Amino acid sequence: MTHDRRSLRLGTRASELATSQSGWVADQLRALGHEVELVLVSTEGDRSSAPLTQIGGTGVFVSALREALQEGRIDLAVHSLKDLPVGEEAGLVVAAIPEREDPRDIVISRDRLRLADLPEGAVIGTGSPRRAVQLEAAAPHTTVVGLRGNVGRRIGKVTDGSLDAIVLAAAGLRRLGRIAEASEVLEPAVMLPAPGQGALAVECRTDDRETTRLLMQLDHAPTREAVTAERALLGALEAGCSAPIGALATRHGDALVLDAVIGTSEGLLRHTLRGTTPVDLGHEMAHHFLTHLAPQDRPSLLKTPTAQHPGA
Ligand SMILES: NCc1[nH]cc(CCC(=O)O)c1CC(=O)O
Repeated sequence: MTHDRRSLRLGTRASELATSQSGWVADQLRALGHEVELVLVSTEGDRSSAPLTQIGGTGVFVSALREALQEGRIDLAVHSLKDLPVGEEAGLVVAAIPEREDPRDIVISRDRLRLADLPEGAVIGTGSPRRAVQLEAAAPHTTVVGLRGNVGRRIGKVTDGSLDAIVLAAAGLRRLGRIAEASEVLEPAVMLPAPGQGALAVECRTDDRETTRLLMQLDHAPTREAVTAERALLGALEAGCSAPIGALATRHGDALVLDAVIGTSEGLLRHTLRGTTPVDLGHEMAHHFLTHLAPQDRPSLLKTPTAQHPGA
């Protein structure tokens, strides 16, 4: 056990969602007896309002925090796991994946209408190709348009009447204390979440053994197992940031069950697999998709140097 009381510098983006996540991790560490100081780090994703698919995917939220870690300006960083590119980052380790929040997506709509009750031609905003393709299948009578910005701004588009509905992660809304504004929870049968949705990743320098050891106390094994399977699928597909892929792993007794969906030019391809080893399960799912995808759908999955991240 650590006996000295270091003050840990926790790097966070300034957004309300980021500070709520970072604040939660800071509280967990304080409960273990450590001093924690929040250090604000600004990222390209926060400064620009261009579509994420144009500025390099959700990884833009991550790179500035990683730089601050590598330069020793902070000791740990908290990321939304779904925004973290698949693959190892030199010199850094995800020392903790705490227990996952609700992984599902929710709808916020005018008059609290459910998706099925929205009128013909209703306009739903989302910047996520994954949400768009699943909405097309679940609510074919609606129209999906692009949308970005922080959670508050997105909700404002419904409140001010410029959109009929939006889709958001339940986890983010809960962390902001605004879950009561949801008009419908989308079950995984209707809308599979992004790989890793609802989970946090707490990262530190590999050579900082003390911080690594102390962060490991926040790790939640069942969450790590599930998100490992989901992200192995993404990694094996070398999914580009515009790849519309949803995945959710859940444990059923001895078996880990992976549900996944991919949007193709002919509609959704959805599959369920059971296994025991998370990485193998993700890879098997990738193999299934690759053997069932039409040739014209495969190029959209190819990784590009700047865009190797899942969309929201
Ligand atoms: N892409 C943005 C993003 N990244 C993480 C969350 C919150 C949910 C989570 O922690 O997985 C959100 C907002 C959203 O998708 O509604």
